[in-house]
Amino acid sequence: MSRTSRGLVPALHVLTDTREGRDPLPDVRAAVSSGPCAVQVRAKDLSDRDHLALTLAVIAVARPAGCLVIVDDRVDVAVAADADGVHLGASDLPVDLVRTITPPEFVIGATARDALTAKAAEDLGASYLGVGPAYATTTKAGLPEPLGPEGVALVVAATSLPVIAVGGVTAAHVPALRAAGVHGVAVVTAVSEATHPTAAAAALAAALGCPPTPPTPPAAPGAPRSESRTTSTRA
Ligand SMILES: Cc1ncc(COP(=O)(O)OP(=O)(O)O)c(N)n1
Ligand SMILES: Cc1nc(C(=O)O)sc1CCOP(=O)(O)O
Ligand SMILES: [Mg+2]
Repeated sequence: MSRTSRGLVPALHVLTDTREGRDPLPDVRAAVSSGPCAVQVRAKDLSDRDHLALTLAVIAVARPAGCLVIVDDRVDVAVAADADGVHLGASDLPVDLVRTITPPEFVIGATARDALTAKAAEDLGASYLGVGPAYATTTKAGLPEPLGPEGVALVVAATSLPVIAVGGVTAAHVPALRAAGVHGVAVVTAVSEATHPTAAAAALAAALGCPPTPPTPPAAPGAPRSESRTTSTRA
């Protein structure tokens, strides 16, 4: 899949769980089996070379499945790997600067925990907002109190950008978050710590109303094997 245009942001974002001793690629395969989602390469302790290698490996799995690959924090790694986008937090490079050094349709996500930050990120050219923590999470330390669906709704009201709720989200939370106006959700442990990651990703996609993966038609005798799907990103 080629790069998506701004506005075509998938509803399900699955973030890599790169804690010590974990191989994130099985979770990436589980995520992309749920349909055309976004996979975010989130890795805090890798060398630049390993970060690039992981991103390339994720792209090799996700792109043939029609999924976007977004790199957390590191626009240099994202551009070097020809990923689809980057997710920027408060201490990362500013959204408007990153917009000037990335291709026109590059997806730029920005973290926003309140209405003011959301409006500012939109004005600077963000493609979507990651808003959280929606619920309590053990994946990331040092976060403020959970916003809950009510707090997320306040941020939604301040922006016309797609809002992706993050932090402690499971499929069971999706109805309340959707009622709060979110476009989608981002998860780590709802997939990485699930007994059956593929089923967990499918449950998230179903709760979000994402189209299921179309069945692969049987290959004609002698035809080359193709893993690509024709579905586009979720609007
Ligand atoms: C979809 C999404 N939303 C928010 C975040 C948090 O990003 P950031 O503020 O950069 O914090 P770290 O993930 O880097 O710890 C995200 N990654 N994705
Ligand atoms: C990476 C991240 N960012 C958050 C934020 O609120 O900015 S919460 C979070 C962790 C998400 O992991 P889980 O789905 O396991 O709770
Ligand atoms: Mg970040």
